[in-house]
Amino acid sequence: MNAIELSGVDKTFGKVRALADLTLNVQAGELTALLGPNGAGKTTAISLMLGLAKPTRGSVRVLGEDPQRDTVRAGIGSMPQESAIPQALTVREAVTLFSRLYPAPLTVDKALELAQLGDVAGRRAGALSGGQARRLAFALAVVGNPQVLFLDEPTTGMDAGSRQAFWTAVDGLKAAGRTILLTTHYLEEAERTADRVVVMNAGSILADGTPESLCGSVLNSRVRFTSGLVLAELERLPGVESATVDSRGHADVRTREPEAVLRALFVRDIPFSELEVSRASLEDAFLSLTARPGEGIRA
Ligand SMILES: Nc1ncnc2c1ncn2[C@@H]1O[C@H](COP(=O)(O)OP(=O)(O)OP(=O)(O)O)[C@@H](O)[C@H]1O
Repeated sequence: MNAIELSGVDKTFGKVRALADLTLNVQAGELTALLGPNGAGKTTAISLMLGLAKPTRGSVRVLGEDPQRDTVRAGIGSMPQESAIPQALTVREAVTLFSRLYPAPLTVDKALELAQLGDVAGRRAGALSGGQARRLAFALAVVGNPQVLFLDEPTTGMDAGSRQAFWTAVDGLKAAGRTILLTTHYLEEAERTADRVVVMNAGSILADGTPESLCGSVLNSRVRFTSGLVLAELERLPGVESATVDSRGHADVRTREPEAVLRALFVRDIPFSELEVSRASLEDAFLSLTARPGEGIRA
C-alpha cells in the first residue's frame, strides 16, 4: 500500500516552477530520504504532503486522502525545518499540548524519552539550546503516534551524541511500521538509514533507488596503491575508467570492477603496496548526479 502518492504535481510561485510534473509514491513502512541541492523543491513537496499548500496541478494523497482534510492530519507528524514553538511553555507543557491534538497519542513521558528530553522537561522552550530545540521539534512530531512522519533536515544543529540517539529512535519507529520521509544534507546519514533515496533537482526526480544501487550505478569504485606503473600502464589495466599517478608511484584508479584491477596486478606479478579499495559513497553519487542535471537514472 502507498502511504504517499504524488502524481503529475506542479507547484509554481509566480514565475518559479518549484515542482515540475513530480510523481512519487512512497510505500507504507518505508524510510525514504529526499535529497537535492538547495532550491530543489524538497520543502515544497513536503508542504504539499502536509496539506499546508495546494498543488498548482496534479494530485497529492497521504494515507489515501487529500492531506488538506482534517481526518488525515491525525495520521501525520511533522518536524519542520523551523518550528514555531511557543517559547513561554516548558518542554513538557508543549509536548502535552501537542499530544491533545491526536486521538491516540503516545504518553508524554514516552515522547520525551524518544527525544532524550527527560533532563530538560521543566525548561522553557525559549531557553533551549539549538540541538535541544530540534529534539523538542522531534518530540512534537512523534507524540501523536502518527502513521506517517515527515522529518525536514532533522539533525541540523544536533551534536554527535544527540544524532546517534535520534537515529536509534527513528530506527525504532521504522521497526514499528511507520512511514518516514526525511530530507537531509548529511548524505552519510541517508546512506546509513534510508531504504530508498530519491534525488531531486529543479523540481523533478533525478534518481530513485536504494542507497547501494545509486552508488553502484552512478560512480565507480576507487583503487589506490603504490607501484612502479606509469600512467599509460595503469590506464591499460582491465576495467580502469580513469587513473592518475604521482611521481612517487601513488596510483589512484577509478573502476567499476575493482576485482578485475586487483586480479591483473596479481596475475601479472606487479609489485605493489599500500592497497586501498573504496566504494563510491552516496555523497559522490549525489555530487555526480546533481552536477549533470537532466541525465537522470532510475536504479
Ligand atoms: N513561498 C514561496 N514563494 C516563492 N518562491 C518559493 C516559495 N517557496 C519556495 N520557493 C522557491 O521554490 C524553489 C524550491 O524551494 P524549496 O524550499 O522547496 O527547496 P528545497 O529543496 O527545500 O531547498 P533547501 O535545501 O534549501 O531547503 C526555490 O527556487 C524557492 O526559491
